[in-house]
Amino acid sequence: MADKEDPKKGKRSKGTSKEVCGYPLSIFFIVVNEFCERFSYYGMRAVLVLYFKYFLRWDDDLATSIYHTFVALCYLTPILGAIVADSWLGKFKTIIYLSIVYAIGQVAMAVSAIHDITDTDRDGTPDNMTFHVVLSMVGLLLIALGTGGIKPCVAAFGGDQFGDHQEKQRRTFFSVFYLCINGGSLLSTIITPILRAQNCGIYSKQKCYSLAFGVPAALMMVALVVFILGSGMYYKAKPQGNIMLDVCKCIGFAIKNRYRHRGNQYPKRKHWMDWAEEKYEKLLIAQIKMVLKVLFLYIPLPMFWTLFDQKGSRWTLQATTMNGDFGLLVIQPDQMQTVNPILILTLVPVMDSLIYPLIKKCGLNFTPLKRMTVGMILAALAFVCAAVVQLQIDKTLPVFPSASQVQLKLLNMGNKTVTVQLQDNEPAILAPAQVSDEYFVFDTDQITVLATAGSTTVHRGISFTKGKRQKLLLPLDLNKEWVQIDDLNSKPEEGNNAIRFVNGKNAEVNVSSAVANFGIIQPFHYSNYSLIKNGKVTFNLQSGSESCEYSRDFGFGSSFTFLIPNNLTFGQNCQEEITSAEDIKPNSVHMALQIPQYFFITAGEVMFSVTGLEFSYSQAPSNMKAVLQAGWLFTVAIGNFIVLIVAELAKLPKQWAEYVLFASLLVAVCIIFSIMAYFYTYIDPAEIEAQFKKVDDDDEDDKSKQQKAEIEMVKRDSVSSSEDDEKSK
Ligand SMILES: N[C@@H](Cc1ccccc1)C(=O)N[C@@H](Cc1ccccc1)C(=O)O
Repeated sequence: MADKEDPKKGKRSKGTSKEVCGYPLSIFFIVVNEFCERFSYYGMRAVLVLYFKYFLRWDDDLATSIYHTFVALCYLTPILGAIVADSWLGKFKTIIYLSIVYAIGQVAMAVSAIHDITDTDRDGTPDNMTFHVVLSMVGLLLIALGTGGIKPCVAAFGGDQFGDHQEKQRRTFFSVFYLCINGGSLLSTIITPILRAQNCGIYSKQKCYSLAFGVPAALMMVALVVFILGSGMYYKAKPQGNIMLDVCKCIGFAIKNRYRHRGNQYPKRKHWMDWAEEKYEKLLIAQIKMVLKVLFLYIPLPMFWTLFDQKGSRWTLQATTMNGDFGLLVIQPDQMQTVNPILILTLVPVMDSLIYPLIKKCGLNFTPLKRMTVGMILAALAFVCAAVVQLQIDKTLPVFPSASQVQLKLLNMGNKTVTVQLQDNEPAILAPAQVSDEYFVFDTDQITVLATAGSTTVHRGISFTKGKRQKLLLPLDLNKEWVQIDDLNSKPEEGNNAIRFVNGKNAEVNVSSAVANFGIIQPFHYSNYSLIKNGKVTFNLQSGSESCEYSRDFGFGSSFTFLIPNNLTFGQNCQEEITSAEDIKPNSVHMALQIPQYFFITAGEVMFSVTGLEFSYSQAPSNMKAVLQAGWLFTVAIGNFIVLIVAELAKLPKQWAEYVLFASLLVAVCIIFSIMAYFYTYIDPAEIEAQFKKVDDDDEDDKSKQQKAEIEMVKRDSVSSSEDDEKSK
């Protein structure tokens, strides 16, 4: 197509950019911009909670709530961006200005993560934490404003580049746009955690959060430059005044006017917005009707996002109780989330080039709203899968003591067999350096213990704290102190293994390994727990000049207490001599079992989100495209709030039951949505607008014809009256 300029505006007109394979060339700059921007956003988000926890030293609760508040804010600010774009600056300028704000925010985050800035004593930890907290909060606010503000504009601006003859290409554009989002986010969620794990610093080496934030900052600058480079090729629709204010005033007037004319004597009007006709243009009223129709349809949508956004929270927590060993690859629980963009990159092309055309060939009219309904059903199915997986996991999870119970294991540190009778239980016989296999469970906090070793018999009453798991360490000489130690009362977090050593020897033992240092353990004492990732670990045990090695393979989420026996001989290795107590079994349900739920939620996302993005654009009047995109994103924000509310209110004792509850809620909402969708009639906003403009033009023509006729009549009157005058004379 020829490269035309819009003669009226002196700018490029719609659908006239240079074309490549039927697509406007300007689209290339927009999709590359989106790729870099999403890399920047998801890359920063991937390490944010860890930055809060390990750099700013916030506790888990504070870190999680600030994280969710930030995400919710990112989906509330699109309203602001859309208003600015549609009514004041236009989409192009809004994207440029807010991208600058966004890039400044990312740079602020990167600077806030340089520990050397306030590390005056050079010990590796920042000395003025307030500086880092304030700078990072300012950074996050700017990022939320930037990413949210430009979000509704970029998609709508892309859609604007297509002419009316490029309807099919525009639909494909939204799919490609979605692919770019996921390409960018996939790369960044893999890369930034790797960058974070590096050590960097001027005076002392620490985890490199500044690099993990710095690279997204650089990508945001690239996004901005790429977008500016395309400047000459874009079609830039002009903002049409403060449209949002006009819309609000018009709706307000319609309501007031309807209320004033509420009696039976006033004839009814077709639509309540028609009560604004006395004061407002028919075109504006028609446009508001179009927007309200779509917004009404949006009411049930947040429920989809409520389920969708639990990938990052509940499903990741579920993965922490699973086994991530994929042979060549060991997947960490939070890395399971990358399955989503990977599946998007495969499913979008498959849907577009295979499934949808096949459905069409079968003669079925798979309308956007039908696709969205199917998307919801798939998301509900994903949660049913999650519930089934949870039931499997629950079977393998340890049963921790209730608030009124005590659980107890016995550990014989001596070198004689001990017989122990706990309350009225059968006596337990423990060989030297043996640990009882299972926990004894009591519903009391006072237990009588009768222990016999050789000729020594000791009878003691022992107090316990209810709700705890403990170990009772029986010493070499039963008459000496019996040590009670707390075991873990929950699974170790993030698939780690919690390991500790008990020293049954009469001498100090130093235990170390490449991944954790247990320090010097006093005789008949124990070390703290150390968290160890999965894989093989070799422990080095040293007592005086003697040492030996003990190796062990760890899975995910286990807890072990290793006993250094009293009679340990430090040979070449102590492999056979160390006793281990498996307090919490490693996760046995494989993470691959989460793939079906990821598949269903992602297929649901493709049908729901990709289609919804395009539907929001196609059903919006020309001057409110960005506003409807913002409305779409607002449903995401509401969905996130529902997660917090439902999880707080429902507080179901079983996780699988919560998954089923969410699936049922979505099915109920989906039924309501399908009824609403059934009554929705698709419109072509451009056609409707054109009709009103035509009516206006016709009215204008009629008016001028009438004026001409009136002038003619006046002229004729004056001529005839002068003729009459003449005659009368
Ligand atoms: N599939 C997501 C991207 C993603 C990447 C890595 C982990 C989780 C998710 C996606 O395409 N997001 C889009 C659309 C969207 C989805 C949900 C809420 C708002 C928008 C995006 O624009 O980020």
